[in-house]
Amino acid sequence: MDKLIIGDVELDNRLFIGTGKFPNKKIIPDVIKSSESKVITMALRRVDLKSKEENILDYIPKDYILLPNTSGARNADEAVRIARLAKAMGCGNWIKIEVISDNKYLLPDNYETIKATETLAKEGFVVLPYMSPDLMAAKNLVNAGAAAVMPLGAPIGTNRGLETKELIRILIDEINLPVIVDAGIGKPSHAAEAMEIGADAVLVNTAIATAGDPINMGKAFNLSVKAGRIAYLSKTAPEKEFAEASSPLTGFLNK
Ligand SMILES: CC(=O)[C@@H](O)[C@H](O)COP(=O)(O)O
Repeated sequence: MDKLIIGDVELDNRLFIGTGKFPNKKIIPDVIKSSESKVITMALRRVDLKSKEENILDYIPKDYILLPNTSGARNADEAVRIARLAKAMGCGNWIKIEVISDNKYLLPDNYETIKATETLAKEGFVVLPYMSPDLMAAKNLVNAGAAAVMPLGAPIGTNRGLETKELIRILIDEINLPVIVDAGIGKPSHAAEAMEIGADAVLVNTAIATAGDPINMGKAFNLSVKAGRIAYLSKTAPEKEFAEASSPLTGFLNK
């Protein structure tokens, strides 16, 4: 499989997974294995190195890329503070910026996200900003030093799939950075759809964590992301308005 390059890291798997909402944390290592994901995101507020109680980091094997996210940040300053804290705690220099001040739809604040991206990219972070799929905002994120853009497919946790498909398609066409579809992906077929239109990767949490069998669902998402990528690279056949016989009738009609 062709590699995805983010920052100076080459990834051979294009499924990123989250660690929230699992019925119990003990199955997380098995989900990481079945999904073959190499990039694992977790909310920094769920990491407490001083606590004697179990810590989400205890369930993420050491040789994976941690993608701490700034979930809970309501503006750029809070996101920057959380990112610096994550780095100081030894979570590496990758950061997923999530700035959300709307509790009903959990939509990202693109303006504050761009500000946080600029500050953190200058400090050497590999910044992956979660965003509403808007072309101008994406261009500003490129200029701010983002390492990828993460447009939402649908609001977080809704499992509704690629509601923003046409807007994401514009980013794929116009933005010269990896496009990672994040949030709202509810089924493996949604993930395959994102990959078929040329997304570079997808991030899935709720659909795996709240499935009846999260371990097998991780496997299903892994397969669908791979299938979607192969389909994209194979150039999907064009859609047609009218029917076209699969076996040409020319010879038959001439007799
Ligand atoms: C875990 C995480 O980063 C989420 O905020 C993310 O956006 C995933 O969304 P879903 O839970 O809808 O997959």
